Amino acid sequence: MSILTFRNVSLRYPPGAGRSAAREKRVLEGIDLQVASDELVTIIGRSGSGKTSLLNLAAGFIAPTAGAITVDGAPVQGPAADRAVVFQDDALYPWLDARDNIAFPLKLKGLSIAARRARADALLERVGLAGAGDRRIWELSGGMRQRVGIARALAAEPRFLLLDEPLGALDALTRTRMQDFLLRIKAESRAGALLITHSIEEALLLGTRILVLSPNPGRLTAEIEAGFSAEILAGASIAAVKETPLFKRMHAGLTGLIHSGAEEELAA
Ligand SMILES: Nc1ncnc2c1ncn2[C@@H]1O[C@H](COP(=O)(O)OP(=O)(O)OP(=O)(O)O)[C@@H](O)[C@H]1O
Repeated sequence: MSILTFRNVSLRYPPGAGRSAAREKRVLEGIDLQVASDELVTIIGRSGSGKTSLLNLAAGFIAPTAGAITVDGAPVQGPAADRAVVFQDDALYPWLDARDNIAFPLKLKGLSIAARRARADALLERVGLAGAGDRRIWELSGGMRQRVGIARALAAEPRFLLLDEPLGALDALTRTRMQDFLLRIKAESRAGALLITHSIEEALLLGTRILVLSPNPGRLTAEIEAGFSAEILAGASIAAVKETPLFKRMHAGLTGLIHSGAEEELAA
């Protein structure tokens, strides 16, 4: 069992960086968070609340201004193979075919060409793309590309999957299929997962825990446990789960939590 921990983490962007150039930007404040490898934790928050910044900290792309981020007690000091990131735009290498995209991280691990190809083929099969290994990225649909991205993330057998709106660019039908897929592949991989999303529905469907990030500065203001992902893994359809009174009640409750304070902010 691995644990990713944020302890009292704050993040400020210095003046001159990004959009608000004149003043220092307080983005995240006092974030305490733990993700264990048997969990899929979703973080939901309004636009600009700091979700991507939080994920970038977990990935080690940026460092916190204060506080500590650790994996099994060891400080995160930059990107590493124990934490794989999947972005909304799949960020695949267009000059490589699907198989070589998946095999790419294995090259860094020093595996032979034959071993890399064998592992990539096994992963292609696992994500339902057996036979598509020779296809170029532009020959794949959006959902297929995201599967390749997820397979590539899994290739190095990370301890944590960090998912930044990975399904955000997909049409509704494909998104539902991919939600189901993501749950299953996460359960099989035994990696912990941190998923950020704008979608309240997706946060509830996929998360074993849902954390609400409130903006200015970003703080975790609510935590909810949900069992819908276990129902889906046990065979319930996503459409059926969404129709249950409990799902609807929790959806309404979460909507209230996320939007409380938004009116005051607009008026201010
Ligand atoms: N490199 C940067 N320099 C300065 N400010 C930044 C930088 N990156 C993000 N910000 C600011 O930090 C705040 C949080 O941004 P972030 O992208 O983490 O939020 P988000 O919740 O992921 O937003 P969205 O849902 O719109 O993607 C925003 O006000 C943004 O303008």
